Amino acid sequence: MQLIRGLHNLTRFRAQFSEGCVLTIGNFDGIHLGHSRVLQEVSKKARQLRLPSVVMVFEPLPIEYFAPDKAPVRLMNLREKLQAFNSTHIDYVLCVHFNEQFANLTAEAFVEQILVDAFAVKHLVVGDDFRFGKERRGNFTFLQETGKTFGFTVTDMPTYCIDNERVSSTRIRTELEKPDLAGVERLMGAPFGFSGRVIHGQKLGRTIGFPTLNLNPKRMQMPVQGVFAVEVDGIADTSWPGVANIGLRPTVDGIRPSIEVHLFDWQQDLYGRHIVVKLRHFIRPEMKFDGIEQLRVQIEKDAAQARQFFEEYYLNAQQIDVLESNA
Ligand SMILES: Cc1cc2nc3c(=O)[nH]c(=O)nc-3n(C[C@H](O)[C@H](O)[C@H](O)COP(=O)(O)O)c2cc1C
Ligand SMILES: Nc1ncnc2c1ncn2[C@@H]1O[C@H](COP(=O)(O)OP(=O)(O)OP(=O)(O)O)[C@@H](O)[C@H]1O
Repeated sequence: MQLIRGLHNLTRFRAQFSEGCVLTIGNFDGIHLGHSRVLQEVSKKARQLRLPSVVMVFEPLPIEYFAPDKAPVRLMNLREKLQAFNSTHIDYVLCVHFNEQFANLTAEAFVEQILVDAFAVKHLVVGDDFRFGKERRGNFTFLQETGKTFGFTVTDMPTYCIDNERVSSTRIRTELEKPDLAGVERLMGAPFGFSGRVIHGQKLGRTIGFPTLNLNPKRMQMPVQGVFAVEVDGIADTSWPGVANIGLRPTVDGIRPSIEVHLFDWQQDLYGRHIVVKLRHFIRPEMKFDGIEQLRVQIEKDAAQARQFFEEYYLNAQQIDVLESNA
């Protein structure tokens, strides 16, 4: 998967995509099973037509540009999205800087200048609720009609539902607020998590017997808060268990969002490493304590609870492995 940023030089794409491409467009925040269906369809069509597959996403998201105060909390920053796209068969992710000029493109101009002139789109895949262009005038019917003029076809993906309800980023946010991690995993097909670089924290944790790694959250708001049993990828051959606090740390700081993980039985320095923190089990909401000692006592309990969770979790996983290998 290759990242292309911006639309500064449209003629550049004309050469790169001279044969055409198969494309989809959307926010793709918190990539879920509805998105996976769309992405699979894009890859399938691209294989059939022997063309590259492209996903167009926006930074900032259109809602963040138009109404930052009303914009919902982000599930994934761009880096996390790219990581998710990396495990699909998509060839290119085109990240468009959503600015005034882009917001003012009419649906007609968007199709003609971007989709046709720059990318020579031969096939588009969009969800049945997809809207685009100035005042959101463009939709599936519009695309189908203009496609006849410009020589591209369009798939209108039927809504993918679980329990008779549309799978959507909005629904994931609601499940995360509870938080219902099993519910989120059912919508996403994978555990919810964060990825990023390990940065230096206040180094207070080690003084209370719980050294923590701090992940750069790269966001102003968190879609989920609390203490969790977590697994960390990117530091050993297998996922490593630990206990994490996600929130504002009202006891010691209380300003910026933070993601902190205490890894069990781990000594090494991890500064600068790129890791993934997967949320496995919710333990409790974040709280403000009257001092570090009270916090330390509570963290001891949290760690014991997380260890207990993982004992059962790994035992179950082992039993499933044995059952599967005997089947
Ligand atoms: C399992 C765990 C639970 C935590 N719970 C809370 C909490 O409820 N409230 C809070 O203010 N901070 C909480 N913290 C954050 C601590 O304040 C923080 O780890 C400590 O200050 C060390 O910070 P440092 O890594 O920047 O040195 C928690 C940390 C861990 C590892
Ligand atoms: N459940 C679904 N079934 C089919 N297509 C979907 C589904 N969810 C999203 N899509 C399509 O995937 C593309 C990207 O979706 P996008 O992220 O913009 O919407 P969303 O997940 O519904 O988010 P939100 O909840 O913010 O509206 C769009 O074409 C959209 O129509």
